[in-house]
Amino acid sequence: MKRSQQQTSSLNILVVDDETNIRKTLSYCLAVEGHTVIAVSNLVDAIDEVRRRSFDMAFVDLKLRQENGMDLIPVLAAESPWTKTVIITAHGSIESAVEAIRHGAADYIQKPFTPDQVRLLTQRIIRIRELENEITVLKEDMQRSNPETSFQSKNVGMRRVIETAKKAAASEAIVLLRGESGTGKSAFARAIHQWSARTAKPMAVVACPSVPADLLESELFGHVKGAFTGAVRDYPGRIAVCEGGTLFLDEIADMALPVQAKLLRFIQDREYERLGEATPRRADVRIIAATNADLDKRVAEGRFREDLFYRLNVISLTLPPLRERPEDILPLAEKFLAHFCRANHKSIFGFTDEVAAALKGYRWPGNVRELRNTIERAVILGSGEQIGKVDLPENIAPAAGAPAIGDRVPLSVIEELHIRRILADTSSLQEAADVLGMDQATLWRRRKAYGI
Ligand SMILES: Nc1ncnc2c1ncn2[C@@H]1O[C@H](COP(=O)(O)OP(=O)(O)OP(=O)(O)O)[C@@H](O)[C@H]1O
Repeated sequence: MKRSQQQTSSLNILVVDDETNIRKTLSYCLAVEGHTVIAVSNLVDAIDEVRRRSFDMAFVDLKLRQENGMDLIPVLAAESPWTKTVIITAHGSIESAVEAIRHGAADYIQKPFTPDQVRLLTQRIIRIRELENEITVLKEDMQRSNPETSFQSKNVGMRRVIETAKKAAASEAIVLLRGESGTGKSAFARAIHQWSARTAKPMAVVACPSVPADLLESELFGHVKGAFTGAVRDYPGRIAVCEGGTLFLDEIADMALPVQAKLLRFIQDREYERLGEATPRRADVRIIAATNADLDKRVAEGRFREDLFYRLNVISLTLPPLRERPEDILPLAEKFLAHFCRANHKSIFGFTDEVAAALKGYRWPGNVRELRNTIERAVILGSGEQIGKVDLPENIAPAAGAPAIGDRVPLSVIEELHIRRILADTSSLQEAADVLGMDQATLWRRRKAYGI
């Protein structure tokens, strides 16, 4: 997907100055530019605000009557490391401004200042935040090394999902993405964020099964030092980190009930507390959730809160499995082929007829993920001008010589093959997990490891 043009965003700004005039002028200049401003006159109020809200930027006067504005810098660094601090200094006290920058301040501004100087400074900070966000997205893209998501489909059902996702992106509504594993729920969540007005702000991803149940609460809502064994320093949590942006909760059905209760409260009131702290905090975060489990069944079984389910189920999009949109298999395979040829400096021009038929005829239990990984593997192994049958895994295009029990191969080869076959032969992940004698979380980890 093409990254949308980053738009100038509005910032949440804290102003700390003991002079009423400066507070008023600065607040006015910033508000005119569309920023949200909270202005306070002393450190106690400043620390209180910092603990309750998330700020992108803070203007801090160094001389606050008896107090030293410099003392706020370590508090900001601990509470919200992403906040950019700008020091306000009196004329002729550059040394202290330099000292503040050495302690972590982003910049300084000298009194008296003009609205233009304030505007330039905030624009510079906006640009830094945008670049930081872009770096995060690029880092993730590099780690995943994923081809661009394709939002073209020949399938009517899929086209409807794409159109609804685009409409939903423009709203603030919670979106629930449903569908089998590998159908593209995470890819859609990212796209919805990028199509939305929140695109310039961060998107945080929390895959519920990947975080141990007892740590999920602190991962989302943060904790203070000493809240539990191992909490050696304050942690702001993912909700605070994506202030103004989007929180993507992957595999939400696996969320433990106590965390569900806390999430429900956050959705209803926009309020939460860090673990080990009573101060309520507010955050402006849009939620997208995804699940491949049957949430209605989980609700009926008492494993998922009904009230949370209704809150999440505002706009529900069900991504069809790949086998139900066979017309998309070859176009997607060709896209992946082009991508992985570029990434691996190979020149392979398409698939043999036999391979095209095998790709179309296969059930794809791992959906688009499995197709992507199959093509990546084929490109790496392939040496001809076209992808041939020998380049496909044995379960997709059976060939002589597939590993069998007792062969001198690592156990993981047999395990992968067995899991692939069972997935292809069962109609749900729960059924596959039951047959394999493992729980769903273990199967989830194995599938991620083998790229199924
Ligand atoms: N429409 C698409 N175009 C290109 N690639 C896609 C598309 N849909 C999914 N993919 C790719 O398939 C893989 C799996 O997609 P994704 O992780 O979004 O699936 P998922 O439904 O979230 O899976 P899970 O439930 O296991 O988390 C990713 O590598 C993704 O880039």
